[in-house]
Amino acid sequence: MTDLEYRTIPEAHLDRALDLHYLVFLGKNCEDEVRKLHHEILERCDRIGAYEGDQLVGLLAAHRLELSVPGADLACAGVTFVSVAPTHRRRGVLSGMIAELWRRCATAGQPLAALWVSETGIYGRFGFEPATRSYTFEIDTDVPLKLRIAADERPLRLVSPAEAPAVISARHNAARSERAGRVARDDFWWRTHILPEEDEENDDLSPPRVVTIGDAGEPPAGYVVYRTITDDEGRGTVHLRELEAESPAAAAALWRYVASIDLADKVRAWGRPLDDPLLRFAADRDQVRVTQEFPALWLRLVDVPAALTGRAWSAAVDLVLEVGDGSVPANAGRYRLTVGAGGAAEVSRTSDAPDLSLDVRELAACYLGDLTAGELVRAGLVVEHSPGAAQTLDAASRTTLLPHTTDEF
Ligand SMILES: CC(=O)SCCNC(=O)CCNC(=O)[C@H](O)C(C)(C)COP(=O)(O)OP(=O)(O)OC[C@H]1O[C@@H](n2cnc3c(N)ncnc32)[C@H](O)[C@@H]1OP(=O)(O)O
Repeated sequence: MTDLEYRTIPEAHLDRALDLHYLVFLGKNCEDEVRKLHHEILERCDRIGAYEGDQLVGLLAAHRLELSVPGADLACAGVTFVSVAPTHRRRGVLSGMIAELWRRCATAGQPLAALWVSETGIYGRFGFEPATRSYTFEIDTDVPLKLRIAADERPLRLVSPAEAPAVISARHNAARSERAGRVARDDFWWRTHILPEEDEENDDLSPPRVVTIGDAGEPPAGYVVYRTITDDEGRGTVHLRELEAESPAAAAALWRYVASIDLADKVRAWGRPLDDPLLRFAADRDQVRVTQEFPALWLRLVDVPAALTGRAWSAAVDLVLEVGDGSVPANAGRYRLTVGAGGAAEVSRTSDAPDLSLDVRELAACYLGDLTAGELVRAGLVVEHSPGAAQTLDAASRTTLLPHTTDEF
């Protein structure tokens, strides 16, 4: 293999980049709306290409995201479209593109990077670790959904996908501020990632349907986004994509709505938070079944001090963290993390003895409030030198609601 060069893929090479992507993901060479959509998405991304001479042999794109972290939003590179030509595998092309990504994150002031994996074995070596998890629920709806609380009885309204972002984005933003792990959406993101006419993974699904609850003229108290499908025997399923509500009663009304759609006898709700209130207020847990738990967003602290100071903390801390980082050596070392009564952190390099030693991966797993350091001490992945140090860090990291991500990219 001749020398590789890592450089920005110009717009003139976007079709080559997509051809490489479709080749790598074993799909057909999309020539339709999907290709147009991918083209538009890549236009807006940072694009790293691995070039062998003039030949494009690797692609890594990164959305410029704002990710909610406890108490704040931080700039985050949303890594996607990672593709290496089958003829050039296992020769360090991905490693080279990731090294280039770290340089670009530093220049762009992005302390975080995040992605959704295709295979779980690839990204740990680069410092990524799951930082949010999700459930899939299946609800049998051949009988009415039984609930233990009263539902909000205000009107439901069907909203067209075109007008939906203007109507529901305020509710989405409110939900973002309550949960870490969520991506800020502009109109482009709503259109390309949440409400495209065709579902990218299953073109037999209906277009997206959006229903809100609330009085006319008032901002909605909640919304649901879903698609439907009917199988060969005429049995319908509702595929719920997103449900957000300001109160348990509004959530109950929306769950009751999707569970009562005629000609469907099942709701499949993908990507629900692990602390979804439905699991508490459903009267019959055999009717609402958790069928899957999966890691959702994989996070990477590209700049450890900026990430630690960039989130709010919920208790006082004075700890020395010894952080290992094989992929961004500049991150490695000892940091004193000090949080006062106001919840703001100060972070400084120190040579003092560590209270906790951990890899940057484990820091990512705890950073948004998903796993606890205590759990990772018990798993042998975090070393506690000072008794009680993990508990102190966990008390400060805790968030009221679990982190959660619905934006797959
Ligand atoms: C965020 C996203 O876009 S997820 C989509 C990821 N893309 C895909 O799955 C598409 C199909 N696969 C590919 O294009 C490529 O095989 C990639 C991108 C997964 C890997 O690219 P490569 O250039 O072969 O990786 P590279 O040679 O840099 O390997 C780096 C290390 O990762 C390891 N590795 C690479 N791929 C895998 C894998 N699928 N599973 C486990 N380990 C892997 C390599 O063995 C190597 O390990 P080492 O450092 O211990 O030697």
